[in-house]
Amino acid sequence: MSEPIIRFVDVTKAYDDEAILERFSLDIGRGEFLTIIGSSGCGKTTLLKMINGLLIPDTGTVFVQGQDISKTDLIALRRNIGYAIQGVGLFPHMTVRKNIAYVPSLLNKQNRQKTEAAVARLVKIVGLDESLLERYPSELSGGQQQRVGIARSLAAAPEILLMDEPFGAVDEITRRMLQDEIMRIHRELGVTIVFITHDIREALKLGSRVAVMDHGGLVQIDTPENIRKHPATDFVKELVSDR
Ligand SMILES: Nc1ncnc2c1ncn2[C@@H]1O[C@H](COP(=O)(O)OP(=O)(O)OP(=O)(O)O)[C@@H](O)[C@H]1O
Repeated sequence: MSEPIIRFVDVTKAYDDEAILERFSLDIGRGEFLTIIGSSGCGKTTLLKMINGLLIPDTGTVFVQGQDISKTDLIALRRNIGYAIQGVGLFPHMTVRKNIAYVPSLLNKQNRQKTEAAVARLVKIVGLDESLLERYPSELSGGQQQRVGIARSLAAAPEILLMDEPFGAVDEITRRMLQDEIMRIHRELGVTIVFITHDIREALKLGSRVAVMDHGGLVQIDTPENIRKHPATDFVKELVSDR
């Protein structure tokens, strides 16, 4: 694995005395595409939110780019981490253009041209038709909204992209197109992606490594090929059967 860009070291997290993650350790390499799959409620979203400081571990340490994030300015940290979630969370009262331009316009306050160039680039990257730019989110299909959400999460040119079931709510054909798009984005931009999914086919297709979680933590983490060929437990075996 390349040098780790994200490290969990001995992290424990509980809600109301119920431990979700116990002494959890994981290294994610720079430029890796890590997919995470596991039973419902096992702590995938909790894990993701500890990377951008939306949640804080009870004990243990999360490092991002070598820095202990409990000692880092979280605003600066989040500027470098894109976050895309199911349901997208677009601003409903802003056009697509404004939604995508939101972050670049904060970064380039004095330079509108730079923002316009950033929007044009992002629209191209996610494969959105430019004719949609003046529409409002409610006037788009689910797949188009998803693309806008991805464009927005890439807008600050982050080195890390966190994706929490981003393609959960779209039909199978659109989902496949979005999967191809995110693989291309990963290849072309070299961004590190941590991607939660409920779909084992998606996890195996996208991930350079796949992490399988169950209640209590990690069950197996390996390349898709090794997960398929050498499932570590019955849980993993069941998950990959017929795939
Ligand atoms: N703020 C909270 N307070 C109390 N319990 C919580 C809180 N947030 C999450 N939980 C519980 O912690 C567990 C892990 O939640 P989390 O959202 O990380 O799971 P997940 O693996 O992402 O689940 P899913 O696959 O269903 O989205 C769940 O049992 C959930 O009910």
